[in-house]
Amino acid sequence: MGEEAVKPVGRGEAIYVPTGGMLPPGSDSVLMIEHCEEIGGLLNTYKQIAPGENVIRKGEDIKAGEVLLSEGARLRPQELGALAALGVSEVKVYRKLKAAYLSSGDEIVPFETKTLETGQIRDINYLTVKGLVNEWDIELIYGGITRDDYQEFAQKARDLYEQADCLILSGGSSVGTKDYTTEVIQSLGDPGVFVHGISIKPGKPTILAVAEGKPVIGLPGHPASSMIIFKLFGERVFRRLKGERIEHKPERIFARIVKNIASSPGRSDYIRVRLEEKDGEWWAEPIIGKSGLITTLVKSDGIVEIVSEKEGISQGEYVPVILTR
Ligand SMILES: Nc1nc2c(c(=O)[nH]1)N[C@H]1C(S)=C(S)[C@@H](COP(=O)(O)OP(=O)(O)OC[C@H]3O[C@@H](n4cnc5c(N)ncnc54)[C@H](O)[C@@H]3O)O[C@H]1N2
Ligand code: MOO
Repeated sequence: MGEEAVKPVGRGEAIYVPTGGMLPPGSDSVLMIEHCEEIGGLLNTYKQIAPGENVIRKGEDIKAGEVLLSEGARLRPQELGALAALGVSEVKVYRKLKAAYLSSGDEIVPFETKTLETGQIRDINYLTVKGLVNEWDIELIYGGITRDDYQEFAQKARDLYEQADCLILSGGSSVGTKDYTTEVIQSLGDPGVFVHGISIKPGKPTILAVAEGKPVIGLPGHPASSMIIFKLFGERVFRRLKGERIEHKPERIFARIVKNIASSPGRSDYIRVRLEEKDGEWWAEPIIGKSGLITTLVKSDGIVEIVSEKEGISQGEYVPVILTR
């Protein structure tokens, strides 16, 4: 083991090799030891083997000159393993990204607040955003909470925007008199907001923008919408910023829907579901609840997309489930 095998093997002969050992000259395949027996000094087997069986050839894993990874590839554990195999111990990578996050709303208070005054809401969206960016290996700068005051909002947003590669704002995305998010984003730079409102449920008032080359995402305030939108759009934005060039395939499985779900054509619906295995198949049970209810996501394992062309899904239909667990 660990050195070249030199003793040759002749016709009708065999020689012991350990797993991973080099083949001796003259041999072309390996018979497993458990299929060999010795009878009167001869090797006996009932197993047929073909040339090349149980052998890894030189260049079989990667050939000289073959391109294995191109620019923009993500270094998953398997890519790191392949680099190790090739003796590449240093590669040029993009630096770790920094995102900045700001919550808005007069009623929002730090999540650590023990006792709430009437009308106050703990900052849920910060924790869900933080949890997701942690999963994506991105640093998060927390900008706290801004009151619904244009000057304060714009100032805090600018300070954060300058420190990060991407700015995430929560709340103030709809059309109330105190919803300043679009105006604040426009103040950050050109080209500014290019999407305000998507035909999607939940998450209709989502804002997508770019200010002087930096993406800005305006999440709807309702916590379940905010998390679903950030999972759907944020992940793609960050993968792009990380330099990934390969289209991301979200983790999903196919499951059968437990009951009929109606949906309006012209709008994509994202239905929170709980998964259950029955007779070897996955079944998806819808978790019904308003987009302000964070526990609907706690109870679910994934999200089913009903594309805008469909008028709903029927009981028993196979649907793709984007996993959130
Ligand atoms: N006139 C209209 N009103 C609303 C519309 C609309 O199209 N026209 N869309 C509704 C939809 S859908 C959503 S979603 C919300 C989005 O609201 P905003 O993004 O403007 O957010 P807020 O009004 O600030 O808050 C909504 C709701 O969520 C709570 N919230 C906000 N931030 C947080 C946070 N960080 N943690 C926990 N909870 C949060 C907030 O207290 C409100 O209850 O607009 C609808 N209205
Ligand atoms: O679309 Mo809103 O996000 O339903 O609550």
